[in-house]
Order: sequence, then structure tokens, then C-alpha cells
Amino acid sequence: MPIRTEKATVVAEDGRRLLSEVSCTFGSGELTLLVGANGAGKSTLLDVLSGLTACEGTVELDGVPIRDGRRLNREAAYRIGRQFQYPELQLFAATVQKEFDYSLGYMKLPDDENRTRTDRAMSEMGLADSLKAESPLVLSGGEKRRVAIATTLAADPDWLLLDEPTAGLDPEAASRLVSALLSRKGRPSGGIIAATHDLDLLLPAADRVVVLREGGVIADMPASELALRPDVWDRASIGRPASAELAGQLRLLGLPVPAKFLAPEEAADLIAGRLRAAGRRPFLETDAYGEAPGEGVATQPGAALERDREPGPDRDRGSGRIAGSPKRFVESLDPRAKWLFMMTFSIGVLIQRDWTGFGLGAITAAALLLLCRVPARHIVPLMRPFLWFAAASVAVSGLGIGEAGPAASSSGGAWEPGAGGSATEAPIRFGVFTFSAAAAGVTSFELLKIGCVMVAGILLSATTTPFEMKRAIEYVLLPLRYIRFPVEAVALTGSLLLRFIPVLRREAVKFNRIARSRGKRVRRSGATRLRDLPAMIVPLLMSLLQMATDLTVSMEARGYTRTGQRRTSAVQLVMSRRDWAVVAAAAVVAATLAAVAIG
Ligand SMILES: Nc1ncnc2c1ncn2[C@@H]1O[C@H](COP(=O)(O)OP(=O)(O)OP(=O)(O)O)[C@@H](O)[C@H]1O
Repeated sequence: MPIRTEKATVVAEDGRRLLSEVSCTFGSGELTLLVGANGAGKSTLLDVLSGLTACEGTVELDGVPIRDGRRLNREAAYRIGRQFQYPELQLFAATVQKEFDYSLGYMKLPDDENRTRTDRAMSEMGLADSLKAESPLVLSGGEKRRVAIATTLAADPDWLLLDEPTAGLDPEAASRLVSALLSRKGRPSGGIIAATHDLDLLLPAADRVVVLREGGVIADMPASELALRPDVWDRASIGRPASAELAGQLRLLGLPVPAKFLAPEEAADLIAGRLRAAGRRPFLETDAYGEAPGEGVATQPGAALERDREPGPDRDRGSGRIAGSPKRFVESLDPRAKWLFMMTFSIGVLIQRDWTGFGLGAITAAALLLLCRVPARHIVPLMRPFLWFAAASVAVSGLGIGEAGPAASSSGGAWEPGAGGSATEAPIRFGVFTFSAAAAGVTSFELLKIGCVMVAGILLSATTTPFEMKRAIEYVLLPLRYIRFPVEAVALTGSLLLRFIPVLRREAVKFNRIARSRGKRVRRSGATRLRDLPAMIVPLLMSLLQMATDLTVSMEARGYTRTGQRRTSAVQLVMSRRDWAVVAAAAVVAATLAAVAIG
């Protein structure tokens, strides 16, 4: 009863490949670990395996696709229990008991069965019975995690998909969790897949290990085989786990270390046996990995540290590019030039009075789209709410009741009948209702202009980092300092807004996913049932409040609250010839649009 992926590929909105053609089989009865450096794609793969993220390629549970078009397959949703990376953030109910009730709700179990499952899971995670009546919000971070993990264990799904399950747990709670996982191994109906950095604790318990790097699988093998392949750790750029290093060293000393990752007590037993047989120290030409003693990286003093310092693949977080990759043309332009272009273009479009002028603006926006090469999947989600709003506004503005209906001339004085519609056209009748195409035309004309400006704004924010944007706004508003205008504050607010809009969206998507996963909802992506709203909204608000608090504290720590003092900046802006060419292009576009609007 495996979970199988075939060429599973996930592409982010900005075009980055988060997962690249992952083909794996996760066998039932097994504990499979997903390991890899930060950002390697472990959480993304867990999202794909649980059907929460759509992907190219196939993902099947027992030969049945896990997603049915845009919806999660209901059977799969019920059989898979997903534990997210920060499980404590998912808690929302008034008491710990209610958290369990919510997580078990979809099964509609009798009360005593609910109670039995809750008690068992709480005891597995070492949680006192008295906690049931507590609010989850007053628990410590580790206690919250244990409660959240226990709610997943209580549902006892066939498949457990866990993201960093032991992170933030004290050693006793972590080993309790490992025992709980071990007790669930060997079931024919499902298995356990855990993404982890806690290699020393979980490797000895694992049957199989999938190693990821930059969204691709670089190794997929039984744990016993990986125990003899130290090169895999180096290729994954995560450094060898201490247990693997220890096993390697023991082999060098001639100890009969089995092909597995050693738990501390197993290593201790081997060493004790060796001490008992003291005096029979063998001399080996090669170690168990086939390397001559002293040649292996692990045998060189300090070599592990040096290896750890080797630069791994890193990402330029601001732009989403791989560090070192060439900047695209528009990204490399001075933000002031881009800002000026955007402002003049926006004003030029907004002053248009007929379809010819709008057409010119639309063509310019299309050319900008091509030039900026921002993928449609980045733009469409941001535009979608506006498009819905625009469609509703157009429909409402055209509607009327009775004889007169809405008059185009009254809703848009600048509208020229000859330029694409007739304000005096007779409205279409539907019983007592009328629909005026001319009035709807006026509204759509105005909204389309705003849509054009929005596209330009999205392109600007997608090709400019918040830092650059802040500096650009500061430069442009610099003269206003003399009239005591709070230039820095305005620039900072603008850049924070730009930075926070995508963050807000990401957080909303994250908590929506968690709520749907906990509530076992299989509606199409993004839709949340009314009754699941608290499970999404409460953690979302808590997370946003926490972010706002962190931001305030860090800004205070950096001295942002000290007014009247000039700050040094990490970003220095210099206009190049190309930037001046963009300024000239802005002037040409503005003059042309103004001429068309006036003429
Ligand atoms: N919604 C998203 N949009 C764009 N990029 C994303 C999104 N979600 C994740 N990423 C990126 O995908 C990459 C893989 O992220 P993922 O969370 O899967 O890594 P991970 O291996 O779990 O890392 P870690 O060990 O740090 O938890 C990262 O570079 C991350 O920035």
C-alpha cells in the first residue's frame, strides 16, 4: 500500500522549481526519512505527498491519484495525517480538549472512543491529564508542540507525514515520540514519512532515507546502505551526522560495526566489548568505507569543520534568485528610474478619455509584461480579487429597474459616445430589470485603466527588492525634508507595505492549508468552510500579531525610533546610462499618452 510519486514537479509563482521530477516509492510499514539542507524541498515534498500542493507528474496512494483535479481525494485525506513544521501555530480552540475534539471530529466517533484516543495520545506525548482543561495559548512552546503532535497521533491515520517532528521537544519528549513512531511501524495499511534534521535520533529508527538537494532526489536507499555511504552526506551539503561519524571511527578501530546507524547505547555496547578485548587491537589497511585510514575526511582533525564551512547552494532571499545568477535586465535597473517610469505611465493611463488612448496604455503594459518576464502565475493571483470586483462593478453599474435604468452620461461625464459605445443606446430589458451596455462600458473603461496601473505596480514590486524601493522613495522625496516631511517614515511604511502584502498572502495560504488538513476538507484549493474559519483565522491573527511585535522590537533595536538622525544605508543607488535611458523612455511615454489624451 505505498505512496508513489512519478516525476513530481512543483514550480513556484516566481518560476523557481521547488521540486524537480521526484520519483519515489514510500513503502508501507516503513519509517522513511526525508533529509537535506535547509530549503532542499522536504516540506514541499510532504505537501505534495499529502495532496495539499498540486504538482506536475503523478502522486498516488495505493495506485489511486491523491488529487482529483483541483480537489484532494477524500479517501487520501482521511488516510493521511499531516503534521506541519510549526505545529504549535495551528492551535486555536479554547481548551486542549477541544483541540482533540476538532482533530477527531471528521471521524464522528462515539464519545468514549474519542476519550480513549485522546488519553492514549496525550500519554504517548507525556502530557498530564490536567492540561486538557487549559487554553493551548498559555502552554509553553514545547507543550504546544506536544499537544499539536498528539492531536495528529490521536486520529491514528494510516500514513503519518511529519515535518521536523522532534524540533523544539525536550530529549524525553523527543524519545517518547520516537517510541510512538516505532510502535506504528510495520503496519501493512500505511507508513511514516518524516522530514528531519534530527538525524542522530531518527536515523537509527529509519528503514529508508530519501536525500534531497535543491528540490531533486540525490539518494533514495535503505538506511543500512546509507550507513556505509558517507559521500551522500557530503553531496547533500549537510555534514555527516555524529552517529555516522562515530560508526566510521569505530570501524577504523576495527570494531565490527553493523551496517546501520548506531543508537548511543549500541555504540556504547560495541566500545565496551572492545575494551574487554583490550590488547588485541587490529591494524587495518582500509576502513569499512574502503578508504585508507587518515584519507577519509572524517579522520582529519578539523576536516569536518572545514567541510561544514564549504559554501552550499544559497539563495538571494530578496530577489528569489540563486545567488550568483545574473540579474535580469529590469531587476538590475535603478529603482528610481523604474519608479519614475511607473508613475508617469500610471498618470498617462489614468488621464485617457477614449479607447484609443487606453489601447496605447494597454500595449505599453503588455510590452512591460514581456520585458519584465514576471510569470503569469505571479500576477494572476494578485489580480484575481480586483478582477472579481471589476466584474461585479460592471454588472451592477449596467443594471437598472423600471423605465429609465442607469444613464451612461451620468456615470461618466468624460465618456465619448463616438469612441466605442453609445450613451443614448436603449437598455436591454429583462422584465422589470434593464441592462445598459453603455453604462457598463463606462465602468469597465475606468476599471480597465486601474487594472493597467495595477499590472505596472505588480511588475515594479516583482522586479525591485523592498530595500531598493525604500531607498528610491527616500531619494525622490528628499527635497520634502526641508519642510519637515517625514521622508524616512513614509519610505519605510511604503516598503513595509510592499513587503507585507505577499507575506500576508503566504500566511493566509499556510493557515488555510493547515485548517483544511486538520478538518479533512477536500474542497478545491483555497476554499475554507465557514465552520473551519476559526481554525484558520485565530492562528493567522496570532501569527500576524507575533510578526508585528517582532518587527517593532527589531526596529527599535536598530534605532528606527530615534528621530532627527541621518542613517547610513546598505543600498547605494547610482544611475547608469541604461537608467537614464529608462527616464527618457518614461518622458516619451508620458508625452505620448498626454498628447493622445488631450488631442
Ligand atoms: N510558496 C512558496 N513560494 C515560493 N517559494 C517557496 C514557497 N514555499 C517554499 N518555497 C521555497 O522552496 C524551497 C524549499 O522549501 P522547503 O520548505 O520545502 O524546504 P525544506 O527542505 O523543508 O527546508 P527546511 O529544512 O529549512 O525546513 C525554499 O527555497 C523556499 O524558499
